[in-house]
Amino acid sequence: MSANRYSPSPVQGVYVAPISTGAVHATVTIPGSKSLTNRELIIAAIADGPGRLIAPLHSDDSRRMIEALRALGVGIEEIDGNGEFGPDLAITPAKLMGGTTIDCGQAGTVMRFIAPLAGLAQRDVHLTAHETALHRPMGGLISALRDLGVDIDDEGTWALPFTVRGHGRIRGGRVEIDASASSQFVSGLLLAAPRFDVGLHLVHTGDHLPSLPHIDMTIEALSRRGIRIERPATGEWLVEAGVPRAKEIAIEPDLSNAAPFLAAALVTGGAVSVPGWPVHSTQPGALLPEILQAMGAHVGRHSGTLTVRAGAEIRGLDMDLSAASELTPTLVGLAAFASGPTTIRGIGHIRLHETDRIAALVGNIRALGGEAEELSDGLRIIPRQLRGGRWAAHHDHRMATTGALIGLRVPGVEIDDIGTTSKTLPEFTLLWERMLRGASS
Ligand SMILES: O=C(O)C1=C[C@@H](OP(=O)(O)O)[C@@H](O)[C@H](O)C1
Ligand SMILES: C=C(OP(=O)(O)O)C(=O)O
Repeated sequence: MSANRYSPSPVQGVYVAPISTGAVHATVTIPGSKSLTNRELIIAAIADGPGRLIAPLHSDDSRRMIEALRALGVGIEEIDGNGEFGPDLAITPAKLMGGTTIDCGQAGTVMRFIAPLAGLAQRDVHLTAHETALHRPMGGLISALRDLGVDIDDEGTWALPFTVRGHGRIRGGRVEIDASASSQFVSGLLLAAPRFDVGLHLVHTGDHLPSLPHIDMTIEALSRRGIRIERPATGEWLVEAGVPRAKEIAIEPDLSNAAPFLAAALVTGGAVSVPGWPVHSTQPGALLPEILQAMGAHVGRHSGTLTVRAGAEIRGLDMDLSAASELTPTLVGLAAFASGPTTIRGIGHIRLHETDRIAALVGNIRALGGEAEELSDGLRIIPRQLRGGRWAAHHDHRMATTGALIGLRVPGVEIDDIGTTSKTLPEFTLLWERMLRGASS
């Protein structure tokens, strides 16, 4: 096995976004998907034997998941692999013991996927998070877990930090949930449901359900390990009790993290290729080729590599992005250079992502002299000539990468905290500057 060349040294602090000296022509290899890695870790932890993840993501969010599962008693070892960005992982399931505290950091997947699993532990599990993430919604999930008989002590806050008083089992059965705040409430329950005594019959009662591709991702990940899941109606899922099959799973590149790099082709008038682009994927980033084409790009695929080439202009968008709200920051970065206005709707819940992304994006665009406004469930960007200035990351990796994207064309964009990219892409500045070296004037 080749030695892993994995040694990220994420740049911290203020980052003056490098200007592109010309059209970027580059091929960028993207590390593994955060959403897939953290799902497969959870399922491997409750499988019928040892499993392996090939080319998983190594970032803050995946590290938090690994630490959480180890704290519950699961064996997770790094093993030599061929991945460019870090070792493979060997996972050995074990009885979930508990009697521990888990810090979820800023990882929504850890907050929402570990809480149900903690209900299966033998003893108490105290869940907390980074101080900048304690605002993230948990109430709908806490309510559903209580209805399933899980004892949760949140001191009446319906929020982190709280303690799950595990008793080694969860009966399961029918439960209603309002998952309007986050699809991860649904995914977290579905992921643990096979280990509920009688499985789960989950019914969503809220007025909208974001990020449907992520729920499809959860269902696909469980189904391919032999777990039967039915969808009797929209917003309703039936999970049969069972033990997921242990497997060796190769993790796809993170298609949403590819977004700023592909967008760089449009902003600089060049072309960027990403190898290993899956033919089929439940990742919301799989919508990027269609979206970027709608914005004027030319998109092609050849032997698994996706290539995005700039068109004559960047066209404005008017779209409902509820299925792929995590793409919003990158698309706003593109919209700033479009030939016409962009409206993005159906994303009101991202006000409770790592930060209030709608307010943060509007505030940052205005700070650079641009025109942007908040809508009740989204935002609108009217392209204007931008000037350099401070771009606030707000502890949000996708805010930071969007500042870098805008900085390709606008001199003097200073991102105040580039280190927040380590949440899902600690190699961001390394990969970004390597891409720019391919710029040809
Ligand atoms: O299940 C997942 O892996 C995710 C689901 C989505 O959460 P929301 O439905 O809360 O937006 C998405 O935004 C997040 O980046 C990752
Ligand atoms: C919202 C995000 O992450 P999470 O909810 O998994 O913390 C994201 O990656 O954009």
